[in-house]
Amino acid sequence: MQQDVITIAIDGPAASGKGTLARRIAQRYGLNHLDTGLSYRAVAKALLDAGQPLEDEEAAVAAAKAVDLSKADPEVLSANEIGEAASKVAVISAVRRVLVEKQRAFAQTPPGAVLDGRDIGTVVCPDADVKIYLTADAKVRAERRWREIVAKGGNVEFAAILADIEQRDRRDMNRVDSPLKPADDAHLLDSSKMDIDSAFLAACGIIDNALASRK
Ligand SMILES: Nc1ncnc2c1ncn2[C@@H]1O[C@H](COP(=O)(O)OP(=O)(O)O)[C@@H](O)[C@H]1O
Ligand SMILES: Nc1ccn([C@@H]2O[C@H](COP(=O)(O)OP(=O)(O)O)[C@@H](O)[C@H]2O)c(=O)n1
Repeated sequence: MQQDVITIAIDGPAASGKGTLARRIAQRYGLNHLDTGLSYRAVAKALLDAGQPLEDEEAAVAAAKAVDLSKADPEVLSANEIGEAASKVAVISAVRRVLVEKQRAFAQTPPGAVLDGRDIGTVVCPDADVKIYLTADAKVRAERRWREIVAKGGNVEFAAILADIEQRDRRDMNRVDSPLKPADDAHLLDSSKMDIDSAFLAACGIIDNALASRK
């Protein structure tokens, strides 16, 4: 990694709090932030809007090439069905190649970035200065996501959210290309029993230590 650019990788399963943590870390350390899940969501939404099957590689690659990272709108892309569809287009290697290239270019822009996703520490930025694998018990994650949806006026069963999250985790962990797993040098952080502030403090401890020993 370039010495003048700092890269912090945050990976983990669905609704583990990656985005929340990454945004706060970016603010604290004066870095850019990229939610890489949004790029897979944008590809999935383009196919859904066009009525194309999620397995259509040619259409998915064209949609990936058209993704503008700076224009992916979290409000539009946050729907649960889009997350589910995103994990289906995310198994297509040709789509991943296009998006990973854009994500790497973003990471290399000074002063550096916090990227959150599934393969940041393993594939996108294997030389990241700090890697955190953020996880939490599936029921805890489902409850957080369920509360988020209900708070926005959504009406959905907790059991359906838990089933979606478990199915998506299985798909993400078992795909051939860039499966979700902790990088060998990732710091594991389990936030099952931590509120947002405690998880943030724990992450800052990990980052401060790692940056202090950075040559
Ligand atoms: N440590 C935590 N304790 C309680 N709620 C959390 C915690 N971290 C995140 N959340 C909440 O959980 C939900 C999912 O977090 P988010 O950052 O969107 O996760 P991800 O990016 O991994 O999908 C959000 O509503 C967020 O406010
Ligand atoms: N770096 C990434 C980010 C997301 N994804 C895929 O995109 C889907 C949506 O990611 P997301 O981060 O927006 O999902 P949440 O954890 O926010 O629910 C994931 O389930 C993965 O299949 C990926 O394959 N690689």
